[in-house]
Amino acid sequence: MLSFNLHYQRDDFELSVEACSLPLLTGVFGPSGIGKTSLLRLLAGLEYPQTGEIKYLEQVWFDSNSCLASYQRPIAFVTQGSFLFPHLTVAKNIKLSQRVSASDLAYLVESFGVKNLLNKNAQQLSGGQAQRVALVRALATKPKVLFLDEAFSALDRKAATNLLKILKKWLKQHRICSLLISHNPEDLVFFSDKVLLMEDSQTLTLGNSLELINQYNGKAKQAIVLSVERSERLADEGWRWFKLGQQYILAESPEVLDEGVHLVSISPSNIVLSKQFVESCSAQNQWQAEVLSVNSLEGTFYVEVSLEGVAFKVPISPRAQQTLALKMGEQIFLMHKAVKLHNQF
Ligand SMILES: Nc1ncnc2c1ncn2[C@@H]1O[C@H](COP(=O)(O)OP(=O)(O)OP(=O)(O)O)[C@@H](O)[C@H]1O
Repeated sequence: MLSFNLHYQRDDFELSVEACSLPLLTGVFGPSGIGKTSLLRLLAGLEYPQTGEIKYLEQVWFDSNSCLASYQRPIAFVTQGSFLFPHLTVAKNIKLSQRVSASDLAYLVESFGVKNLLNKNAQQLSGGQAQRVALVRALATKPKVLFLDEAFSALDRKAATNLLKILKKWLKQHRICSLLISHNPEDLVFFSDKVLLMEDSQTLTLGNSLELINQYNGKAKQAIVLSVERSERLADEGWRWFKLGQQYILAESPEVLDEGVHLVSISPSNIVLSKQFVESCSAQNQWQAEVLSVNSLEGTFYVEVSLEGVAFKVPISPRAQQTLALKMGEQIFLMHKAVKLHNQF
């Protein structure tokens, strides 16, 4: 597929990537300003590295002797802004670069919800509609590599989830190698075979999506994504017990569940710690976890716990730590209100 190594410097921004070979679908994740867009632009030929090599299968796009211009690479690039021709209709915008068959185009137009927009001028579209059209236009060019830079940012969650499902199916069917930049962990976990985590512009790690995102979010004290399975345990209407390893998670859930992956996210700052299981308590979720470490920083104690192998830090007050006196290796209960089943993919 797509493989590369590169070194790039622009003013005080520097990006170095050692040999990296991407799977079919890769998520790109990392803090703002770290260089995610820059990396995609370099791979797309919109900017050039000072040194390195970029190859798609056996085709060299860039090395010390040669460089294919962006338009010579079999790529499409979809960004937050749709960059449609404003005075042309949606149909003309799409047809200008159409390389797929008429039946494939009809399928794309229908499944991406663009059919009723075809006769509108692009400038009449909402942000979300324009993003749908931009995606269809990109796929209609029959790219071999697709770059997606926050390409769903103007769509509401439900629409973005639906579109991602349809898109993933298309990309897999047509073997289109794709890189998706997103700040939404659930989208990345669903979409990607692997995630490229950019912690800083010199440290890029390619690995298991769920593990890398949680590893990063666990350190950054952000929401943790958990992949859960259905269980037979009975719950009240509108709720459902899922299984995480050996333990149960109660989540708000629709009556009918799709097949596939079910993801929930929990927020470490919403977790209450207890040394015992609490019988009379409104928090329905009480999970057993192990304390990995306890550290204090700027007046807050961070208790690093491992819940079914997923590590993250729970912040507690100095007074709470005084009461609990938590130590490494101890077993503890994490109490959390029922969670929401965010995405059904
Ligand atoms: N056109 C430009 N000219 C000069 N510097 C730029 C340009 N675009 C981005 N930068 C700088 O390059 C660095 C990397 O930016 P980049 O947009 O690649 O980050 P990012 O990880 O995609 O960020 P975000 O998640 O906020 O979109 C930043 O320091 C940014 O300020």
